[in-house]
Amino acid sequence: MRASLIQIAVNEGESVEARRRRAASLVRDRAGAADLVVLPELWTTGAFAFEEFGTAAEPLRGPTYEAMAKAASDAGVWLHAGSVPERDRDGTLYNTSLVFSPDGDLAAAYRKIHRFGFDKGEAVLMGAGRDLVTVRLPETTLGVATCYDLRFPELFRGLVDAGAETFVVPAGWPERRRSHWTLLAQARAVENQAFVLACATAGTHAGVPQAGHSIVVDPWGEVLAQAGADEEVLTVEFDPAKVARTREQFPALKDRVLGVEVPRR
Ligand SMILES: NC(=O)CCC(=O)C(=O)O
Repeated sequence: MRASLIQIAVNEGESVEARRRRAASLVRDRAGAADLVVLPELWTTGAFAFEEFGTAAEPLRGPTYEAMAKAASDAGVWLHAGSVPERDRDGTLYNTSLVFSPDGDLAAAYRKIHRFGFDKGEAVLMGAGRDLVTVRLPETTLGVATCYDLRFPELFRGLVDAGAETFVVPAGWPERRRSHWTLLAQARAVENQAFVLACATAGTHAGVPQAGHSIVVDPWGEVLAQAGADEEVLTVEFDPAKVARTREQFPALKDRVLGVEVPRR
């Protein structure tokens, strides 16, 4: 199976509309070159452009949905279109990922569960998702998570219990914590014996230089490919059957002890 991670640059000076057109064209370029294409988190605005979330927010089936559905069907690829600021009917904002089938149909929408920012930014501006999301592809089952979610192993274990074999993680991760990014992507792969396809933004927006360094890790924790800091399309071939082989040859997941009592202090 071939996957392309489109590490698009989010820089000020390019409008949301222009970047949307550019992203659609980059997806179309993957026709015949990839089975699965991935875009990063909040690439229309940038994950740290908090003041733009409200103005750029879209209904689920808004302009980004329309452009990405068409790009997926034009290219004939599974498309994880990264996430958009979604405005719900009641006005609540969510950081919502969209996954399309090669026919351009919506296969899944995932509202980010762990919001970043502590007492500001996304954490106060957006609502929290509540549902785990997996997507069955012919070759593998995707488990969907977004950026800061990477720090919460219990979410990934829940996705494994729901059948996930390949985690897809769009992100807008700052350069300042790049070492965490690589380490956490490898940790989630090793502990769950799953592939991790983690696609980040490049560029600088809202004064926050982005890490780039999108990464693909195999179920043994080996880095199959990693991008540099700038805009880049990272394409990798991987064997989804390696998940079952790894889980059989080194069956650590079977040794889980559930319901361990934690003594109260
Ligand atoms: N957009 C995000 O979720 C940023 C997460 C982050 O910077 C971190 O976990 O560190």
